[in-house]
Amino acid sequence: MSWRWVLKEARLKTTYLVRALRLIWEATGRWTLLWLLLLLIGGVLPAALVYLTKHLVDAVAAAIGAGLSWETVQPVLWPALLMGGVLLLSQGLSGLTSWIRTAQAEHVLDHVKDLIHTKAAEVDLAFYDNPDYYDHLERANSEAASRSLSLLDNLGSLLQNGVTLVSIAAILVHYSIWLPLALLITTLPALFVVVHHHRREHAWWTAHTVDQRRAGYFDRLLTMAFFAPEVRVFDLAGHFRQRYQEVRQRLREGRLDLMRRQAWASLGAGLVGLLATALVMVWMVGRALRGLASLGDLALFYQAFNQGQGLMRALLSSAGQMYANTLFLEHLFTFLEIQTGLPDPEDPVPVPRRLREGIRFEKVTFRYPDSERPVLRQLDLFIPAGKTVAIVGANGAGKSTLIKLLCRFYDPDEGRVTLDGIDLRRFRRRELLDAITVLFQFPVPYQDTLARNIALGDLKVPPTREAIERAARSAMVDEIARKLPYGYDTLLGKWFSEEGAELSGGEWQRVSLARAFYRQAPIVVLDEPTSAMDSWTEAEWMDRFDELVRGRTALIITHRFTTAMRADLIYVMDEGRVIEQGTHHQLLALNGHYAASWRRQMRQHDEPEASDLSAQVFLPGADKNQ
Ligand SMILES: Nc1ncnc2c1ncn2[C@@H]1O[C@H](COP(=O)(O)OP(=O)(O)OP(=O)(O)O)[C@@H](O)[C@H]1O
Repeated sequence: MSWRWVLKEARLKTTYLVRALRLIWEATGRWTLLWLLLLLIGGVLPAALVYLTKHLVDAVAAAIGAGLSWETVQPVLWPALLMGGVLLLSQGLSGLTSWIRTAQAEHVLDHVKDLIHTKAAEVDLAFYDNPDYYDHLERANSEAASRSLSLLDNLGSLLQNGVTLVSIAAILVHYSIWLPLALLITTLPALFVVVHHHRREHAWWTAHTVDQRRAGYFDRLLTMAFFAPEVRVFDLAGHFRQRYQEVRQRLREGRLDLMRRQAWASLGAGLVGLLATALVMVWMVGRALRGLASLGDLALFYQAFNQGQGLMRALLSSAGQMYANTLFLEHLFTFLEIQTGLPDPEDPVPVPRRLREGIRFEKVTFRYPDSERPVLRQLDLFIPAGKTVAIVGANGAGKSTLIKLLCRFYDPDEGRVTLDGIDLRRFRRRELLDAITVLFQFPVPYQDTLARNIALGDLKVPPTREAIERAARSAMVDEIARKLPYGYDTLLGKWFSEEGAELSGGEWQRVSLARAFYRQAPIVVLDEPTSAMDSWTEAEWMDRFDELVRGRTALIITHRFTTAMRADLIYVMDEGRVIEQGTHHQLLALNGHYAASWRRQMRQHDEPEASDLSAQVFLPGADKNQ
């Protein structure tokens, strides 16, 4: 630990300290001013008590044996009354302070959470592919708010104890100039213990974030509804409970080991302090015996030195904890500093509100972050404006990845994606996303009313019942609404109310589809829109589909022939490339993968009508070895 390192650390930690204080100020400006005022008042009260004790003891000593009269009682009465007043004030202050502290805690927590939520919602999707991101998030999320507050506490006690200590030192200097110095020296071992412990604790905590997240994961597996059926069917509870306990045991033992070491070190530091108090007390009693100090002096001295030592320890421990808290807050600031790798251009071009030419993938090669294997390889694909294009292909062919590039969640490694010939990188990301509506492969079921589940598709327009119902009809959700007890106002999901209605997988999919159609965007992207629909619903919905996307450009990813065959153009993908393209009839005539897969399903079902095959999965990749 060189001096240069210490100075660098001190500078860095001071920067974080200032940032943390600014954060607290932003969250609780007025409360913090009030809190500071109370701290200062609270700071001088102990010294006032010590001082009044001396007067009271001396007055009582002088009054002993002098009889009971106003003249003899008066000198005792004043310090006694003042002491009562000071004690009352301390009581009042402590109640007021804890009220203000609660207000601060609530505001800081909400403010820090808001910062974390804002950042988490804006980081690139690529961050979610990286476990480091989750570590940062976990560290910021689990500790930031409490650490900010405890930093404030540390600062408060530093300030308050500092004020008290200065006033007590002023009393001690009166007896000897060396006494305040003795206070300082005897508490230095405690400072060492505190700083050392916090450094170890922080290093341990950082090294075990993954274990903490793992424990949280097993906890969720055991307690959340989503996992509950599978956990029961496969009888996984015992297994996950054991794994949870194993992780917790590692964490518990590590923490207890830390605390055991700290307890021993604190004991050593405490012994040094006690020894020092004993020595100075011997010195003071010697003075009293030589007639150089009164009984009141002895009482004052004992209180002052004892309190001074306690204060000094508290002061140093606050400084040590401040250090520890800034170590932890570093994670919050590191998280908040995460920068997007997909910045908006400096001179953005407006996104066309109506496509004239279309969407083009030009020689696109793409690998996911930290992956060597290209998911898309020199892919060329054109989606003409106003047309419906279907993409079919084996699992893992790269179909959903196309959507992620179109939404610019990632940029291609090579090649480009264009709208009407303009590279997506030239648009503002928000504006680009506003022009697209997507039904994802695994859409989110929101625990809210049916109406709001749909209206969440576009929060920029004030929701009207008419628009919601129109979108609902487009996804055949009107039928679902009719069956629900409160129609569109029925709460979906049971997280927050027993009255919440549970929908089937296919019904949830339709609700998500309605949400996608609620947004009036020129580009419609649907990833497996009918995968959970029964064949009757699918057939009926497909009949409405052409009307729904009229004037818009639609991209549908599907495993179903019945959906694909209605598209204006079908692309067949395999291993990140387009291997065939054309209309349904052209592809059948081509007699390639598409046709082979189609024929195979025809044979299996011995059914001439494609519409009866809607539940079948289309897997051209599986035909390769035939
Ligand atoms: N976040 C990711 N990080 C790394 N690899 C990924 C990621 N997401 C997908 N992949 C990989 O990219 C490949 C293509 O995935 P993609 O989801 O695009 O396939 P798909 O054609 O939509 O498949 P499916 O029909 O099963 O939905 C897969 O092999 C998958 O393992």
